Amino acid sequence: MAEGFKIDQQHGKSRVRVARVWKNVDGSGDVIVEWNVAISLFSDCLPAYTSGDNSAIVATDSIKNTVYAKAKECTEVISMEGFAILLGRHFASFYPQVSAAVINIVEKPWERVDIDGRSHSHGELAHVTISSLTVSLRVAPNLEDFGICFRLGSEKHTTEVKVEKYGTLSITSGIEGLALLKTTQSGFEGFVRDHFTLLPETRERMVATEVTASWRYSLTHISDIPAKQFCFTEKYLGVKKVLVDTFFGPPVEGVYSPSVQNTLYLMAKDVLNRFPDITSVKLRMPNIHFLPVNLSSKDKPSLVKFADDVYMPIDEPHGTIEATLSRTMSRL
Ligand SMILES: O=c1[nH]c(=O)c2[nH]c(=O)[nH]c2[nH]1
Repeated sequence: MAEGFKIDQQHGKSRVRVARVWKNVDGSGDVIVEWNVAISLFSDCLPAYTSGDNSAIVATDSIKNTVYAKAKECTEVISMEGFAILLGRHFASFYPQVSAAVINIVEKPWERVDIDGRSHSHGELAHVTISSLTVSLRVAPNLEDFGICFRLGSEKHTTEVKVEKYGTLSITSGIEGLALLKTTQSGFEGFVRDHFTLLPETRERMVATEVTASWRYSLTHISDIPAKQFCFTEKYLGVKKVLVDTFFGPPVEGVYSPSVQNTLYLMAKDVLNRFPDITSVKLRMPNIHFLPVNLSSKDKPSLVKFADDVYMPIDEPHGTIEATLSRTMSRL
C-alpha cells in the first residue's frame, strides 16, 4: 500500500545487447551468440516512488553491467534459457528486496558458414530480412571467396524466464518471424456470407504466414531443471521442426489446409503431443495475403487473367489468427 493506493511496480533494463564468443570449442571452431536481454525486477522499493528515497533501488545501470559480468563468467557455452535462468537466480537471490526477476532474451540467428561443405571455423552469417527475402550478410572479414547467399526465413529464438526468491520458476521459449508459404493445398470455404461478403470460396489458393510461437515448460522450480546441457536448445529445434512439418505436410503430397485456423490448431496439437514437458503453446499466425491479379479494360478485356499464377503480395492489411492450446489434465 502506498498512501492508501495500490501500486504495482517493477523496474529493470531493456535492450541490453551482448555478444559472447567461446574460442575453438571442442576443437571445432568458435561459437558466438548475440542476445538482446531485458530484465525486470519485482522489488520492495516503494519509498523510491512515494518519497524519493532510493536506498532500495538496484540501479538499472548495475542491472545492465550484471549481464556483461555474468556473460564473462560463463566460461562454457550456455544456452539462452540457461543464461536467463542464471541471471534470474542471481537477481532474485542476491538482493534481499528483490522478490522475483523476469528475464527476456531474443537471439540473433547467427549460423555457421559452410564453405565447400565444411563448416568454417570463425565465419558466421546474419540473416537480415529485406521484404520477404532474407539476405545472408558476410561478416567474416577474411573470408575472401565467399559469395552472397539468399535464404528465406530469419526466425529468432526467444525466451522468457521468471525466477522467484525461493526458486519458483516459469520458463517459456519461442520463435519469432518463422516465415512459411505454400503455393497450393490451401483453401477457404463455408464461412459466413452476408451483405458485406465479397470473398469467393476456394479450394485453391496460396497461404503465407509469419509464425510467432511461445510455449511454456512444465518446470516450476529450479530444482526441476534438467542437468542435460542444451536441452532447451534441442527442444527449440524440435518444436520448430514440428511446426514446419505440420504446416507443410509430407514432402510430395503435402496436406490440405481448410483455413489458417485449422492449420494453427494442428501445429499446436502436434507440439503438445510430441513434447510432454510442454504445458501450453501459443501461436500467432497472420494470414499474409497474395491477391490474385486480374487486369482488364474495355478495349483489353483480359490483359492479365488470373490462373493461380500472378499475384500481388501485400503486407497490410493481413488477417490475424492466434490461439493458445493448453493441456486440460496433467499427464501422470
Ligand atoms: O484461413 C483463413 N481464415 C480466415 O479467417 C479468413 N478470412 C479471410 O478473409 N480469409 C481467411 N482465411
